[in-house]
Amino acid sequence: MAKLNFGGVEEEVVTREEFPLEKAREVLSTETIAVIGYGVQGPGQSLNMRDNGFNVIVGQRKGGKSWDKAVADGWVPGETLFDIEEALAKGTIICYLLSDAAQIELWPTVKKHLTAGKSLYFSHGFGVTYKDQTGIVPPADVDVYLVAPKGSGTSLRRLFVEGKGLNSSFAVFQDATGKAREKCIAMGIGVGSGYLFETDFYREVTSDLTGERGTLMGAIQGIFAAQYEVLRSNGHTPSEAFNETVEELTQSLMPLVAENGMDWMYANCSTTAQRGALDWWKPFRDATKPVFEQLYNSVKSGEQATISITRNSQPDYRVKLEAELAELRESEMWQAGTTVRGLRPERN
Ligand SMILES: NC(=O)C1=CN([C@@H]2O[C@H](COP(=O)(O)OP(=O)(O)OC[C@H]3O[C@@H](n4cnc5c(N)ncnc54)[C@H](O)[C@@H]3O)[C@@H](O)[C@H]2O)C=CC1
Ligand SMILES: CC(=O)[C@](C)(O)C(=O)O
Ligand SMILES: [Mg+2]
Ligand SMILES: [Mg+2]
Repeated sequence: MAKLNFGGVEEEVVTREEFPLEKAREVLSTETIAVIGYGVQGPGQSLNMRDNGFNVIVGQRKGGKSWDKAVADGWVPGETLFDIEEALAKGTIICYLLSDAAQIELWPTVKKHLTAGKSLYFSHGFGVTYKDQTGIVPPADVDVYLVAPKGSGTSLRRLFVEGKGLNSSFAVFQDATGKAREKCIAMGIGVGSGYLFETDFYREVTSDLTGERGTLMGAIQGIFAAQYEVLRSNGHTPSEAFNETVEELTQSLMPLVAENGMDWMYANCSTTAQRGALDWWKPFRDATKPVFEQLYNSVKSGEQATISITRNSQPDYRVKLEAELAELRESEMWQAGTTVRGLRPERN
């Protein structure tokens, strides 16, 4: 592992140079990797592993959208695509990539197929960490580890195809064979990770749940909405409000942040903008920090897991979810966004 300095703190990371694809293939050469679930992570991880030359099969409920997508992606029924129980029986590394709530329901079936020496692989620390709520307690004689790509399965695949990679965290929860760590890292390389940083199941799930509820998804929409509403109520048009809230951020400024950091983005804006942004970021931090504290405590106590599980297991959850997504989509701000995006020169 390479020791690197992250802002003054030394951490160890696994890079592709020190754990090349060849080595990953060697470590997993006798394994049958069964990817269970073909939603968002399932396709990204299984296709990357297939293209990387691993022995991969997919297990998915027959019929339905995900099954058809798997067939369209080149998985062959009866050869590399099976119903879930068949894939569980054939697999020696079981990649449990159903939604976290669905993992609870299928657990008794999965457990039955976890014979000694097999591996149970997750992409989230959820099921194991919140075992009091999920009932997921792996048998003692299997390896249990996770690789959690830090991004959507869609990006994992897109970046892989472009020859890039997302970074992932990895963690070993249980090492029954003495080889769990090596297998875990090999899986991380196989699914297309850029570099791998080590964590444990608890830290993975608590940071992940905080991030997606916070700056990655929840907080950002909240801040967008607040600014948009203030601009609109002060007489600005939808296009002006959208451009100054979202479009400029995603098209111009965030790519600069991604490239070289916040100070560099600031340095490439006007002195007027810099002055204002430097004066205002701390008040925004101070205003939102209590909400982040509240969020973290709610994650830590298990309350967010409870909400996720109970809401996701309601029979009409999909319908309600669609209505909530429609509320976002049909809001004036995101409707204005559809029109603004349509005007991007490259879309014509
Ligand atoms: N969505 C993402 O990009 C990311 C997901 N993860 C983690 O990866 C894991 C998989 O997540 P997603 O790919 O988002 O899952 P998902 O919500 O897309 O569902 C995956 C599959 O589960 C199947 N499924 C749902 N309920 C089922 C049931 N009762 N019985 C059998 N199959 C059922 C669906 O057909 C679907 O193919 C989770 O642990 C998640 O936290 C980690 C990083 C990012
Ligand atoms: C994409 C990702 O890493 C998330 C936001 O944590 C998730 O989809 O659960
Ligand atoms: Mg995440
Ligand atoms: Mg997540």
